Amino acid sequence: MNELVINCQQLNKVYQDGDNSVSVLKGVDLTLTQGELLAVVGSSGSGKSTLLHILGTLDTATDGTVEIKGQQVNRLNRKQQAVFRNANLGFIYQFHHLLMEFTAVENVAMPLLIKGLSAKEANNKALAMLAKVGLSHRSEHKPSALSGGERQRVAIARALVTEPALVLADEPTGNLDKQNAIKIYDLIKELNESLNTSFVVVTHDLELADKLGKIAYLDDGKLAIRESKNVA
Ligand SMILES: Nc1ncnc2c1ncn2[C@@H]1O[C@H](COP(=O)(O)OP(=O)(O)OP(=O)(O)O)[C@@H](O)[C@H]1O
Repeated sequence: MNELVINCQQLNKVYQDGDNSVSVLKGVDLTLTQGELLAVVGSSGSGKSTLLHILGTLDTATDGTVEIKGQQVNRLNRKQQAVFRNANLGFIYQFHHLLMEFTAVENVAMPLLIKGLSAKEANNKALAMLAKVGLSHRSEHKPSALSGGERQRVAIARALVTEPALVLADEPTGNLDKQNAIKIYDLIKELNESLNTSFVVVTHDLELADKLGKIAYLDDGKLAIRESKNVA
């Protein structure tokens, strides 16, 4: 049986805003096995980013269980969570957050250097990852010389170069036109198949969500999950 990469039970999140409390997640259950793809959709303010931040140990649940790769991450302190994140998780955002003064290959090599790999090893792995996202010919370019879609490919390569079990993506194509967005979703699917990386992808776009394996609808703090019809 496939290993569970996410196991959340009865997740609640209440934000305290002065005297007001806002209940965003109300008893969310979510499981994802290694190698599964999940799209999270829901209206603006429904709590998609909140859920992603909790899964990514960037925010804590008010109560409930959050188990990532068998580890109850809400029981870790901040420092342990940072170590856990570096070892197991990758992040992709709407904005690429690349370092503009570094080349594509240097940007992708950065997380490996932080992990303690030698410059040569990091460079070789970064080049191999850039090849996987179809950007070998752009490895020496700085982000300013890349198109929006290419920058997002570099950001994806950077998120995946450390071989995380789970990648969390928050509107990864929010800054791209539809044609480029479709290409990025196709790339996510390809990388999922070749690397067995699990992905949770937050999107507003139902058509793009339908390209992934499972869709989770977030509404009134509850999650409803169904398999996508369009999975090849
Ligand atoms: N730090 C905070 N303090 C108080 N309320 C917050 C905080 N962060 C988020 N919220 C509220 O929680 C709700 C969910 O926010 P969240 O950003 O998770 O929604 P979302 O579905 O990702 O929205 P969008 O699609 O617009 O990005 C919103 O009503 C938001 O105002």
